[in-house]
Formats: sequence, structure tokens, C-alpha cells
Amino acid sequence: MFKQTFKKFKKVNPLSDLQEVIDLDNYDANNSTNGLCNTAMRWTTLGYHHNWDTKVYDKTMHTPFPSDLCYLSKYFSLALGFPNFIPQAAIVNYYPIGTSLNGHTDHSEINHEAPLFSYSFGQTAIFLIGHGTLEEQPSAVYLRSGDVLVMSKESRLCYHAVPRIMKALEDPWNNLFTNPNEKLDTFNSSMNFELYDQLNDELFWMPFNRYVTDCRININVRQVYSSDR
Ligand SMILES: O=C(O)CCC(=O)C(=O)O
Ligand SMILES: [Fe+2]
Repeated sequence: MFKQTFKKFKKVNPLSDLQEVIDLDNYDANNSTNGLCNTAMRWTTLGYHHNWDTKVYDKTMHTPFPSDLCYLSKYFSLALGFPNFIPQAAIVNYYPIGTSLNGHTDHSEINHEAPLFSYSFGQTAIFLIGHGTLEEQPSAVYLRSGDVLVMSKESRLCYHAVPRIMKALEDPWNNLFTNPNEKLDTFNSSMNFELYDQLNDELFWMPFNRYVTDCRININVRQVYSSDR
């Protein structure tokens, strides 16, 4: 998934600010910079692309939604009582430590009944979740690597923000792949085994590991329309 967003979507996605996050084509394991000393927040979009200028999803701007992210989101939506959820669009946010995201609501989707699923990887975020107006006090929660946040029902249209990315106390992303039996988990039908095996290859994993050592990646998945179009 990260490889896809770093490499493929960087090239083909017209609505992306993904520059110099990791240059996989020219990555040099002995060079400590490799575009990683990036201080700005970057983003890219998947599926139906959100146009940040017009704030609408343009139906003509569509690229296939990644199947692994689709399976994952359907798994959570089914388990949490939203069996009709259709993953149609995602925003991938890349946050170096020290960056932030201003308060906003996500209301550009036509369908506000469907939940929004948000996955966090790498460094820890302080996430503020507010209410329907800016007058009410928000609550603060940590979003750590592996956390899944669901915004559904009344929270779907609430104000939220990421005021700070902080250094995580642990790096669980580095001990995920030690047990081969993990391959037999729930997702094995949707897993890309070739990619999974590459994760044990230190050279393959190194650029991603170096990136999440100082940065956070958030992927948030939305249903835009009422049905599949
Ligand atoms: O990074 C996060 O946890 C939130 C991102 C977000 O709110 C958004 O992309 O709309
Ligand atoms: Fe948001």
C-alpha cells in the first residue's frame, strides 16, 4: 500500500502534493537524506479524487481504489455494523514530526450516513475531536501506529484537527513480520504474499522504516456516493 502510494500515485495522480517524500527510484541506502528530511505535510488521494480547490469530488477524476485498502475497510465496516459501506475514496496524509492539520469537517462527500475509517501508522498524533460547531470544547486523544478511528453517526460531521505529531514511545511497525504464522490471519485471502515476503527484506523495507521513524502516515477512507457507480 505504501509502496503504491509512494511510487505509483506520485506519478499518476493529478491531485497530489506528494513530492520528495521518498524517491524510491533513486533511493540510496547509504545516503541519509533521500528526500526524507521533509518538513512539510504532504498528501495524495485515491479512488474518487477530492479537488481541494472546488471542494467537490469530480467524477471524471477517478483511479481504481486499491483492493487491499478496500478489503481492510470492508472488514472493519462489517465488524462494526456497517455492512453496506463502499470504500470509494481515500486521502493519504504524510506528516513529518512538527507538522499539523487545521480544524475542519469532512463534508464534501454526498453520503454523510456512511462512516469514515481512519488508519494511523508510524509516529503518534494528538487528535482533537470536537462537535458540530466550533463553540464546543474538543476532546484530545492519541492516535498511535495501528489505531483505527471510525467517525460515524453524530461524529461523522464533527470538527477535528491534528495539532501535533510526536515521537512514538515504541515502534511496533518493526516487529510485525517475525512470526510466519501471521500469514494465516483473517486477511490471508486478500494478502499480496509477494509483497509480504519483501517486507522481511531489509533493503526493501529500509526506506519506509526510515520515513516512519520521523513521520506519521494517515489513510482515511470514505464513501462518497450512495451507491457504487
Ligand atoms: O490525520 C488524521 O488523523 C486526520 C486526517 C483528516 O482529518 C483528513 O484527512 O481529513
Ligand atoms: Fe478530516
